[in-house]
Amino acid sequence: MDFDAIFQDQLDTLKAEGNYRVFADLERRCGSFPKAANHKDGKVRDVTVWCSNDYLGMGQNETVVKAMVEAVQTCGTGAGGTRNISGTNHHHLLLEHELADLHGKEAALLFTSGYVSNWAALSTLGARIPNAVILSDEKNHASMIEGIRHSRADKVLWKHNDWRDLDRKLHAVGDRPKVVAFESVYSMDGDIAPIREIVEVCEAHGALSYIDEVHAVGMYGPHGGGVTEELGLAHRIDLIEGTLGKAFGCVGGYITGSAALCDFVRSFASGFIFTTALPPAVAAAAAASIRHLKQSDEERRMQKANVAKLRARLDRAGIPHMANDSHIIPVMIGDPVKCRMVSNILMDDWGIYVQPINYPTVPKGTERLRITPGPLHSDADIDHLVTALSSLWQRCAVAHAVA
Ligand SMILES: Cc1ncc(COP(=O)(O)O)c(C=O)c1O
Repeated sequence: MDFDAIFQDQLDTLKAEGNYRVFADLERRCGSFPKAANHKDGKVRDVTVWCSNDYLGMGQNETVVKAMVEAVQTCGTGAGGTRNISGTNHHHLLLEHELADLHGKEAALLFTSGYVSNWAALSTLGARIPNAVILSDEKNHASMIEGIRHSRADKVLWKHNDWRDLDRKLHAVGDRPKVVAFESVYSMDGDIAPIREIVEVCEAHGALSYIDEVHAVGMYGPHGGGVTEELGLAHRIDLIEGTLGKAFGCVGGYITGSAALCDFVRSFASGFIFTTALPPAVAAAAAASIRHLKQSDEERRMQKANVAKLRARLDRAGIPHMANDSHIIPVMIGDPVKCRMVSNILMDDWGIYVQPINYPTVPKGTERLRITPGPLHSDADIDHLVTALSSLWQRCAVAHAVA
C-alpha cells in the first residue's frame, strides 16, 4: 500500500482549494516584540507581528521572564512525570491557587494546554454525569466540540449567542442533567456572548454553566479575570476555563470551579491523568504574569487604546472590518487564495506578518485577516499597516464581505 500517495493526494486537494497551511518561520526577540525576525529563502528580515495571541506582550515581560529563568535554575527544565507520579511541583500548586483566586473560585486545575483543558473537562463531564446532555453554542471551539464528541453524551447545538434558543432547547431536554458550554469572546469574529442572559437561563433550568474565557483572561476585568469578572458574573458560572498561552504569554490551560468539580475532573480525566505535567518554570512564569495583570492595568489600557486607534484608522481608510466589542479586528477577504495572496504581499513587500485565516478555522467564503493590536505596537506601526492595507485594497480589488 502506498500510504504516501494517500497522504499526498489529500494534501494536493488542500493546496488546490487554497487551504494548505504554511508556517511563517519567526524568531520572536525578547525585548522588541511585536518585532520579530522572519527566516525565508535563506534570508532573515525584520517583520512586525500583527496576529499574535500574546495579546499583551507578557511573553517578554521582564518579571515573567525572570520568574521563568529563576525557576529553570532551581527546578530544571521538565516536570519529570505526570501530576500523579512525581510530576507535581510546588509551582503548579501555587499557580492553581493563583488561578482560583483570579476567578473567585474554590479550586483550579492545570492542563498542558487550553485545548486539552476543554477536551478533558467536557469529555469527563459528559461521560461521567449520568444521563447528561451537553448544550453547545454552534460556534464553540474545536477543543470543546471534540471533548463533547468524545464523551458520547447527547449533544444539542443552540444558535450562536442566542439565549432564547438555548432556553427553548433546555426546556425540550426536560429533567436530565444539563451542561451548557459557550465562550465569552469568540476568537475569529471577536464577538462577545450575552453572558448575563445565558447565566440566567442556566440558573432557571438548573444547568451547569461552562464558559471558555481563553480569549478574555488577562484582557478583561479589573484584575484580568475575563469578561465574567468585568460583568461581576464569575460567581454565577460553575466552570471557567482559560489558557496560559495567550494574554498570559506562556503555555498551558486550566479550569476553575468548586473544589468538588475540580477534584472530579482531576480524578477521572484521562487528558489530565496520563500526560506529563507542565514544566515548573512555565507554572512559575504564568503565576508571575497573572499576578502582574491582577495588579497593573497598564498593558490592558495601552492595548485598548491601540485597538481603538487602528479601528478608527481603518474606518478612515475605508477598509472594511467586522464590528465587535473586543480586541480582535477581522478584516474580511472572502476567498482563500486572495487571503493568502494578501498575507504574502504584506509579508514580502511591507514586512507585516498577518496569517491568513482560512477554512476550516472559519466558514468558506469568510476568509480573513485576523488582526490583534497589542500594547507595544507604535503609532508608526499602525500607520504602516493601514498604508499597506490601503495600497493592497486598491491594487487587488479584494472582494470583501463584512457581516
Ligand atoms: C476558544 C478557544 N478555546 C481553546 C483554545 C485552545 O487554547 P490553547 O491555545 O491554550 O490550547 C483556543 C485556541 O486558540 C481557542 O480559540
